[in-house]
Amino acid sequence: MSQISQPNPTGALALADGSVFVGQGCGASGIAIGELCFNTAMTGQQEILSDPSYAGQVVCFTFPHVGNVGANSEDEESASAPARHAAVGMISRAPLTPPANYRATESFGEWLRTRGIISLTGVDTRALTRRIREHGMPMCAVAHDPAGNIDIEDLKASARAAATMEGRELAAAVTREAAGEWDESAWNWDSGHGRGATTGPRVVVLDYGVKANILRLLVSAGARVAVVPGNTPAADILKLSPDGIVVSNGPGDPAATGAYALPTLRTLIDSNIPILGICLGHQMLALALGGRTVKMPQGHHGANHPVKNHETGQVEIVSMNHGFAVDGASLPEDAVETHVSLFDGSNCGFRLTGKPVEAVQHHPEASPGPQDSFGVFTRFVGSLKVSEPA
Ligand SMILES: NC(=O)CC[C@H](N)C(=O)O
Repeated sequence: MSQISQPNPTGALALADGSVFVGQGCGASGIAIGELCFNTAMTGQQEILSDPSYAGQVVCFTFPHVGNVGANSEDEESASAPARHAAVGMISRAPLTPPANYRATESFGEWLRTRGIISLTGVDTRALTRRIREHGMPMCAVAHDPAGNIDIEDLKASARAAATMEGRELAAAVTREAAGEWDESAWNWDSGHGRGATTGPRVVVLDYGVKANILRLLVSAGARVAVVPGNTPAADILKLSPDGIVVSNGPGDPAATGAYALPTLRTLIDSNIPILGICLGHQMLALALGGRTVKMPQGHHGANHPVKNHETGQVEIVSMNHGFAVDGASLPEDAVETHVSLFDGSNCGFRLTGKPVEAVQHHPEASPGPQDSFGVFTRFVGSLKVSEPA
């Protein structure tokens, strides 16, 4: 494995197969263990690493320069307060660039440190990415010690012993503790985030690690948004008189999360209230309908993935972050495949013909990424009928 020579290695990455990459540690110090994936986005590193769907994962950025945007509180994607755990580690090619953006309130390195993200720069990220493409996403251990005391054999053993992502339920660690209202709307250039209207359809979001921009775009589309913990019983959700329900993104294996969520989702599907699933939510709705999810070899993580929207005939360039996929062939007969990945043909969306259920695998809220799929929110909220207040 090629490596960039380091004058003073203060960080290292070991993969489960025993490969080791050394470099300069930054961000938090300590050891993080997780599944290693690569992300091809060129911007939005703060949004990516604060997305709770990345819980239990270490992200290798293929874009070599990281840090010039710095960090700020408006770009956080964890929607819980205090922020819930997201990515545990970060790998990049070049040393972190100092912030050079008017929105930065702190350096990216300082943000990584306060968020507890163990980070490593100076790594040959091309070699690492090629390795993931050829052999899949390995379990890994990444260490940062400012004094350079890193036990490589110990790191290798930790990576080898790490439990793989299959069968892991991680949403419980990132969902919010209590239900609450959300009224922050999408960011705009002139005034930053706004506040939502107090009328409009009531949308209840099941939080399995929801990204803030999903909530913001629902508000911007005119919804009154309530967010509930992922394990809220269906009866309590229905008591909120939702006009629409959103099943959020989230980390881990959808089959493991579904073990407690599927009965709730089935009751909600039977209620005939319109439902929108996003990413983990898409996968869990497929499971609730009798479908199957599979582990992908390298997953999709980036901000420039082409997806064909069969409903409009158009190609949307979207943000992606998933390591599991819905087996399109396993969807029930009354499901129409609405979206497909143009990279590998995997299922990226479906809707039912007999019930108001629709779901997408990609991240229509972007953050980071293009806005091609924002219409998912305006269409969904626009289709909801406002019920009388309970
Ligand atoms: N972004 C997400 O919701 C990810 C879903 C799931 N954890 C996966 O990796 O496939």
